[in-house]
Amino acid sequence: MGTSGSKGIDGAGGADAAGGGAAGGGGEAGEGGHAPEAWHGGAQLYVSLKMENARIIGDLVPHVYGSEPIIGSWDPARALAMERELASLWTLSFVVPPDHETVDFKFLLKPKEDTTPCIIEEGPPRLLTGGMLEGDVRVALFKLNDDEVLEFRVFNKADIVSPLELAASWRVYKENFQPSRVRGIPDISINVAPTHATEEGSAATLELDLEHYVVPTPTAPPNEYAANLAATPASLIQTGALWTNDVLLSEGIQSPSTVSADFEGHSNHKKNIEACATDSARKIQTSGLIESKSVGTFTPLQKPDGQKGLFVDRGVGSPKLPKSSSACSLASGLSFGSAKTMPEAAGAVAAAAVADRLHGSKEDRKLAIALVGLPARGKTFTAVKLTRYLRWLGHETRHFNVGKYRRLKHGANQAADFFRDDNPEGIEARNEVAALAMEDMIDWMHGGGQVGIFDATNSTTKRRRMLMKMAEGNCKIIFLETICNDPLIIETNIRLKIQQSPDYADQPDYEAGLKDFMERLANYEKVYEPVGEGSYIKMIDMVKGQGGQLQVNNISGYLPGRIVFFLVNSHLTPRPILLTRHGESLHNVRGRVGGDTVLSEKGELYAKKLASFIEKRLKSEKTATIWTSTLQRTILTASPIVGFPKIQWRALDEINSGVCDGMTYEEIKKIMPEEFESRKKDKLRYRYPRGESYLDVIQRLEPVIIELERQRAPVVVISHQAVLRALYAYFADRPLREVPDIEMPLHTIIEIQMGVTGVEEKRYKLMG
Ligand SMILES: Nc1ncnc2c1ncn2[C@@H]1O[C@H](COP(=O)(O)OP(=O)(O)O)[C@@H](O)[C@H]1O
Ligand SMILES: O=P(O)(O)OC[C@H]1O[C@@](CO)(OP(=O)(O)O)[C@@H](O)[C@@H]1O
Repeated sequence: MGTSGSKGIDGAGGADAAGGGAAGGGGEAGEGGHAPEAWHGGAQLYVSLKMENARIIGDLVPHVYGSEPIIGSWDPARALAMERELASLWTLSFVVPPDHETVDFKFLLKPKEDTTPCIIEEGPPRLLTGGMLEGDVRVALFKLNDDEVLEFRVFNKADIVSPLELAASWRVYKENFQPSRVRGIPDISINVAPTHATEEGSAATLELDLEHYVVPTPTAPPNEYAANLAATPASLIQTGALWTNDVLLSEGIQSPSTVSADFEGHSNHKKNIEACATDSARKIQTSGLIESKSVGTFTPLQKPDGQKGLFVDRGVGSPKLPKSSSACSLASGLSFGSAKTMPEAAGAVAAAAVADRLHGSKEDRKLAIALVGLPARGKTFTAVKLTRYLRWLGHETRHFNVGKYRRLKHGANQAADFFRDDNPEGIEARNEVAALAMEDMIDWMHGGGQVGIFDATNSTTKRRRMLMKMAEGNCKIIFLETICNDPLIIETNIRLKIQQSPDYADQPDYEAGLKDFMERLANYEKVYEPVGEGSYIKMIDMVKGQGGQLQVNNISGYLPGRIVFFLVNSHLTPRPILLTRHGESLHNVRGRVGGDTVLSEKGELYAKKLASFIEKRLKSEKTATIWTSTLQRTILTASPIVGFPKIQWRALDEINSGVCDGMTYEEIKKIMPEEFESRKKDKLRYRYPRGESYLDVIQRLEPVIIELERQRAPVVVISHQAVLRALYAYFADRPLREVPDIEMPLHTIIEIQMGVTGVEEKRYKLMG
């Protein structure tokens, strides 16, 4: 919306320029204008009219005609055509000279370049006297034929403005809607000399110490041992087969209510959570409670009934899809619609889910990724990362860590002997917890889960055979083996393990911990059999992001394909990713969404400060790239940055607000209350008419995430509120439902540090 779409006459800008826009004025004549006496002081009447009707009316265009020469002196052939501002909104503004105190007018419909057909609105003319609208007619009715009447909503606004004000508003209009300043900039550019000189001592200079600008992170990514964040061992908690409740606390177990919520709908576990939750001091018996689930005698899982767990959503909001009969039968056959089972997915993810549902075998619809590898080879790290990525894309994914089960059932400080290949009790105990975790995972899949990441060493053929047997008829299983031959990396990994793993939390002596871990490793190495069976992906020496190998065998399907692609591009090279919104734009100042306006003065100051920040922060970096959207507010924000290549990405453009582009939230609420409410109800899935939803944005950002994973040098992403919320949610592992409400302030830089321990975050606020 805005002046660009309005018709300015006699040098007047559009509705905005004259003070607020008709829709914002809510149809009140004279609102915000001067007292009627001003009418006699050479002032002019600025009239702004809007009409709204969502129905398509062929080539009929709303016109205005009336008593003034400027609006055709009651000659329909000379009526003024309204401009289409949005799909359903028409607008016109004009100025009535000072000597005309009364204006009569009517709306009419006719083709723009023709006089017939010409349908004049029903009822008497509308009357504007001394800047006031008489009556309160907010609809215009057009009789198309005997039984068809077309109704438009009407918004009128009349302001008495002095010639000076008109001139000023025209200036504002020109300033705000100047043509793009950046269109000449190629998609990839680099400027070596500053485009805006930053004089020493000016407001744009920054403190030497960037720490000065650090602000707290509202919701930092959890800084916890990664395995602790894996799924709660439901079967152990439900049977009370825990080593001790102290362990339960230290492992970050969810509260009983969360556990029961997680497992709602599961068929074969008796909910017996209270037993373990109420008796916190009791040391719980460790054996004899779950024999029925030990290896070889586990009960086959019940087959799920019904068609649970379809991962499809077509978004809410307009345009509404016509309900064809085939669409209806598809929908009912695929169980769309239940808020509980409705997952958070769109686009490619939804298309793949539908295709799998229609063409794939039942088993193929659920996927288990079973990690394989020696200890300290990055299995848990990879499991966490993959879980985060798949969840962000909208797949119901959960990480099951067998170590967590082992610690809960047998205690955290088992010595290396427990892992010996000639210790039958140890082998039995380890197989048992693996089977329990696998069973919980399959159980969870039956409750709607889609991808289970099964994280254990799974380093023998026998163990893997057990898993394959359990997966039969329940899910497809792919082994993901992490192999590392670099002694330096292994050494670092082992050090991290001893420092972070709960297995060594009670071992204050690092050397003693190291000795024990090396023994454990040797025990595993003795029996380790690399994967050669079934479907598998092998990551061999991939951590550096160059060299290495990724081998795949018997892999097909949408999701396995995405997983392979993601893994090929992942690595551990530490580097920062800096995320920031553009400097304040003119639309930000006025609270208007979307658009492609330039920066405000404040925004320009931020651009200079950002350039100075980047110069300091990335001083020691040999290479770095600056990514912007293709909208001028991000390109202008990047323009003072020198020395780094700048790349424009269409995928980084702000959420497309469709027919609401350029409106304020107030205007949307007033003109399209249903749309406003739909968005409020489900901001994640709501799709602006002719625009996008947050889910759509996430889908188009996938290549950006993959590229951010693949890059080995720092990247500065200058983008927009909605886009950055979606990108940030990936790094901070925030659930999709929270994405639309993530705080993303202007003039603040979010630094994401990628590295060997995962993701860390720091924020700098350069100005208010
Ligand atoms: N593909 C990989 N190969 C080797 N090391 C890796 C790999 N991926 C991640 N790492 C590193 O290994 C460290 C320890 O990994 P972790 O996942 O705890 O090992 P595991 O689960 O295999 O015992 C991580 O902190 C990470 O820095
Ligand atoms: O999803 P909501 O909360 O509306 O936020 C997205 C909006 O943020 C805005 C500002 O209101 O981003 P931007 O600053 O990039 O212009 C709008 O353009 C965009 O529609």
